[in-house]
Formats: sequence, C-alpha cells, structure tokens
Amino acid sequence: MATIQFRDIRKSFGDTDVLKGVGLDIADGEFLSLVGPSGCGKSTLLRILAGLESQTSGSVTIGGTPVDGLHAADRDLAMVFQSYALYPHLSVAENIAVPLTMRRLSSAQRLPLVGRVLPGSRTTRAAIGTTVREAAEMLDIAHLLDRKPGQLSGGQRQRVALGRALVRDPSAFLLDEPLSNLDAKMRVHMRAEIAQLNRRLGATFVYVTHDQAEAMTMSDRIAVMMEGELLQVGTPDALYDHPQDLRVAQFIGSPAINILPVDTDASGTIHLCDMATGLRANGPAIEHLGVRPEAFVPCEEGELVVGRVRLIENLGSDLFVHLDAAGVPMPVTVRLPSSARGHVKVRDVMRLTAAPERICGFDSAGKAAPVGAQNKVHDNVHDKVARHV
Ligand SMILES: Nc1ncnc2c1ncn2[C@@H]1O[C@H](COP(=O)(O)OP(=O)(O)OP(=O)(O)O)[C@@H](O)[C@H]1O
Repeated sequence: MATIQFRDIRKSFGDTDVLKGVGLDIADGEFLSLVGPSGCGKSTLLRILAGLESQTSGSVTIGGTPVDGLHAADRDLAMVFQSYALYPHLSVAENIAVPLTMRRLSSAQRLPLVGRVLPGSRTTRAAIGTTVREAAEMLDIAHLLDRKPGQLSGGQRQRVALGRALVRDPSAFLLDEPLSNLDAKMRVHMRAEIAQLNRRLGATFVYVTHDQAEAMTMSDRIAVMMEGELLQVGTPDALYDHPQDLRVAQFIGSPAINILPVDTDASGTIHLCDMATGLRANGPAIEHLGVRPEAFVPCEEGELVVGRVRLIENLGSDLFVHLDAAGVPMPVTVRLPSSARGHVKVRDVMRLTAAPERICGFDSAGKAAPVGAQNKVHDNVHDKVARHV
C-alpha cells in the first residue's frame, strides 16, 4: 500500500517560507500531479516526500507509517528527474540494473572480473538480467540494451531512467519534470506512455510539472500550488469546470480562460462596463467572471460581451478568434468550430453570450462564488443561446 499523506508541511529556507502548511492525501495507485508556476514549491514538496530534504514542521506518512526520520534509501520510493542522471560509461542494461546490483550483489560480487566467479554471483546476475530485459521490453528499449547513453535520443534516455526506477519495484514513483528536456512531439508521446505505465503497474505516481496540459492529460487528480500553498486539489474536469480560485482558473486551460472584470450592485445584479449582464450574484459580490473560450456563443442581442475581431487563428479543427472587447483589458478569446471558417473576419463586431452554468464567478478575494441568471433575462439568454447553437 502506498497511500501518501502530507500533514501541514512547512518549509523555510532562511527567512523565506517556501511551503506554508501543505496538507494532501494521495490514494494507493493514484496518479497525482503537483502543478504550479516556477518557484511555487512543488519540487521542494516532492523532495521532502523522497527524503532528500527535511521539512521545517509537519509530517509525511507512506502506507500509514510516518517516514519523517527515514533516509531516502529506506523509503521504498523511486525518483525520476528531468536530468536523466544516467552513468555515461555504463550500457543501457547496466544503467537499468544499477539499483538491483547495489541491492542484490555484495561489494565483492560487484567487482568487474573476480566478482563474476564468486558463489551465487552468476545466478543473481542472470535474475537481474531477466528483470532488466522485462523492464526494457515494457518501455520498448530492449533493442538498445548494449548502447551507451551518449548513443541515445532524449526520449530513449528518459525511458532508461524510467526503467531504472521500474526495476526497483517501489511502492511509489516520484517524477520531477521528467519530460522537460524532450521536444514537443516526444513529450506528448511520453506523457501517454507514463500514464499507461501507471495504469499497468497500479503503483502510486506523484508527478511534478509546471505544464498544465501535461497534468490535465495524465492525472487522476491535480494539486495546484502557488506561492507555497495548495489552492485546489481535484480531477482535471473539476479544476477546469469548477475552479475554486481565480488563479486556478487562469492556470488551467489553454487558451486561458477569459476573465471579465465586473461590478455587483446592491441588488446583486452583475454589470460589465456599466451594462447589466443578465447575471446575478447568488452569494458574495462578484468582481470577476471567468468564461472558457468554448463556452462563448455568438448572439445578436442580449450579449455578455461585444468586441471587434483583432486576430483569427485557424487550427484546422477549430478557430480561435481574439476580440478587443469594451471593458475587458485583455483580448477575449472565443473558440469556434471549423464550420465558422470564412464567416468571421478581422474587424468584424461580434456579440457573445454564454450559458450561466458555464460562467464562473469570483469574489473580491478571488474565491469562487455562485452566479446565476436573472429571472427575465435568464429566459432571454437561453432563447438566444438556443437560437444560435
Ligand atoms: N536549497 C535552497 N535554498 C534556498 N532556497 C531554495 C532552496 N531550494 C529551493 N529554494 C527556493 O524555494 C522556492 C521553491 O523552490 P522549488 O524548487 O520547490 O520550486 P518549483 O515550484 O519546483 O519551481 P521550478 O518549477 O522552477 O522547479 C524557490 O523560490 C527556490 O528559490
């Protein structure tokens, strides 16, 4: 069992508080990604779990057992880094075998020539060879076992690093930006493979990345960190559809969510640029509305946003239309289906609405707050949405 629990983890370097009380439970077999911008503390949290760094306060348990006093080597975890950390003078097979030779052969048995003739050495080496081959086959690098790391591509080197983690058969895999050194195509390929590996092995994976797309495509759940705090933990869908914090809304999703600055009057009516939006705050006053690019629908009247097209990006499958909209400091991005090609031109004026349930509201503290349709306008907006879909 490799459930992992962080309890109120704090870490300071000098007088800089890098982790400010992180609590997180990771289930056995789960693929959990820690995401956040550079410097938010995600690697530090992973290193504390690995035993490579000690926390200032708080505790970590693995499989229900506190590991705070345990050395890294005694935690039964395997770590894979961005820099593959391979030995250049050893072959791929020898690199993958390193954890096993260290664990299963005595220091005398590990000697280059004499070691091979010592009692037990031959059998143990054969068993290690079988394990290495199995791991290499799983990672599709069995044909490279005799090569040196210098003769491999970046993607192949990362597989060797994964193979070395795999043969340890750890209770959990910790991966720190393992794909950062790969080109874009190889990253997409490897992220699918790593996710499959997690499903096949059934082991717990804790994966650190600053790339939200990587986290969205691979994870069972994502923990979003910023400035040493955990802002939200949830499934990719929950974070995308129901961000609990404005910063989470902005971090997750590409192109980014549209953020519209709004005012809420005493009756709860929400205004954008002094125009009633047809929406009301069903709780605290709303200061920002978040609308995903694909949630906008063109309309003829009763719009939430009106803007002039400044740029059209044609991706073949979709169009991303960027508009300068009144009262919105950043360009508004709308995603339209490919059937809209040729129907929208630069400098056109577009009116956009969105179904109220697809609009996120945020209060003055940037926390999610409920938004609903105002009764009469609600019906209008729905009629219009129905007419334009
Ligand atoms: N040994 C150290 N001494 C002093 N400060 C450190 C040390 N290690 C990390 N920090 C600081 O702690 C903060 C968090 O670092 P950490 O590496 O955990 O961030 P991160 O979210 O993983 O960022 P990145 O994606 O850039 O690796 C950073 O501001 C960093 O400068």
